[in-house]
Amino acid sequence: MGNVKNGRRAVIVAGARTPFVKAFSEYIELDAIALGVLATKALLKKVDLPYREVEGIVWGGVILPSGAPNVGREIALDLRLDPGCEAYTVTRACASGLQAVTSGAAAIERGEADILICGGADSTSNAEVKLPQKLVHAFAPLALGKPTPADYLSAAPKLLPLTELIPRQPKVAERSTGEVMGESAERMARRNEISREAQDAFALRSHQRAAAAIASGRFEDEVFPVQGAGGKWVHTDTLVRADSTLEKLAKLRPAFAREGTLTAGNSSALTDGGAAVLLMSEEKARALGYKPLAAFSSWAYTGVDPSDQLLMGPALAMPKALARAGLRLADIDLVDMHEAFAAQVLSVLKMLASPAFARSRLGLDEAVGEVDPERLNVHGGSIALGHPFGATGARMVTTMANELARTQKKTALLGICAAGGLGAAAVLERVD
Ligand SMILES: CC(=O)SCCNC(=O)CCNC(=O)[C@H](O)C(C)(C)COP(=O)(O)OP(=O)(O)OC[C@H]1O[C@@H](n2cnc3c(N)ncnc32)[C@H](O)[C@@H]1OP(=O)(O)O
Repeated sequence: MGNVKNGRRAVIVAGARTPFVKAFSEYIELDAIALGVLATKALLKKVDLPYREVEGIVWGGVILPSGAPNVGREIALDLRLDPGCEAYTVTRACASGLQAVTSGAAAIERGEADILICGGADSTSNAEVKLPQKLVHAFAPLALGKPTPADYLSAAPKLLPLTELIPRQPKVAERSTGEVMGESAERMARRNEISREAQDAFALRSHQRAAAAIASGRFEDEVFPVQGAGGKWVHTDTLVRADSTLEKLAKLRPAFAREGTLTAGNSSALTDGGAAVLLMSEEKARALGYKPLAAFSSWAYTGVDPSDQLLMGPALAMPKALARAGLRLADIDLVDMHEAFAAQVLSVLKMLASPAFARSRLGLDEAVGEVDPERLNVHGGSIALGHPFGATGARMVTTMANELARTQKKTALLGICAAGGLGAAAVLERVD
């Protein structure tokens, strides 16, 4: 059963995260490290694991702080875990959180560790504003050497015209094409004929399901309060709109193209938050008296041409993960797909159901299959909950592992699109 290597299986013991909030709001004073600390602390408290037991941290992030890019190690140090707790930080754009968890699982299967914390965090609110290279080139030699006043005078002319020295506004844009993610998703909507109405209906459903999950107390086991700006406690995800309606969504203006169909309502918002997952070798978990929730049957990563359909990666990665697990889509009980944009999820679903796509892109004789809407994103997704880039994968693993345990279902398939044209997927199976 599952990924058993060297007689070892990595199991998901528990997950915990901060509530997710809109960027530049409650968490303005909490950077990615602080958010990671809060998620990890909540996790260790929830499972009552002594800090000295944690052997390592594998962390994911996208907007890494330049002064301390190994966020995982900073979390270990800030929390005063054992100094021997090793840590590294990975980045795979929006799939960084899943990358961290699957890297941790692989390390446990290889026998490198028995207890790891894996997850991710991002703070768009604390993204660093980049100085123009012209300014850096003019001043760096002065700052690094022993400059005389004459050196400063000779640097001054290099700084003209002054208009070129204005710091660049950070953009969620694809480096190789220059296209903003929303523009790429807008092109996908046109090419795959995804209507505005279909996008809004999908977004509404995401909010309704997330709101229902919160109202039912379903997230109380995985979302833990955080003290934000001004000492105000945040208890739950603040982007979820229980009162959203199709009429309200239909009135929103296009966000990325004048005649476009993507809006603030059917796109994920820029978000701050952190999420952590506790992985153990199955033997260790049972020896310590923990009841594992789930394990990975497989995972897969792939890429597509960013100038073609940037966010189509999951349409290739999900079938790859299914094949590696020896399963078909029809065998899967729950599907959880990261919702960067409704247009992107609906495009991926359309390709999974397309025999032509299966033949031309997957080398399969028949379509992967239709995803049953009742099995898809059962507690909402990134449109409603928000998308702190590095945290999303760990959020999805936690929610699906808990859902498998709660419902006694067997399998869950995860899919994440990511910048660079990357696609990520994993199959989880319940562990009894
Ligand atoms: C691989 C990947 O994940 S790629 C994805 C990476 N992420 C991104 O690219 C981020 C994409 N999102 C964005 O850039 C931004 O969220 C945008 C541009 C879409 C919108 O940003 P903003 O304009 O700041 O959104 P804001 O939250 O203010 O919403 C705009 C309006 O829509 C309204 N609105 C938003 N959602 C809803 C909703 N569900 N129902 C009703 N109204 C809504 C807001 O109330 C607001 O109304 P107001 O202007 O009257 O106050």
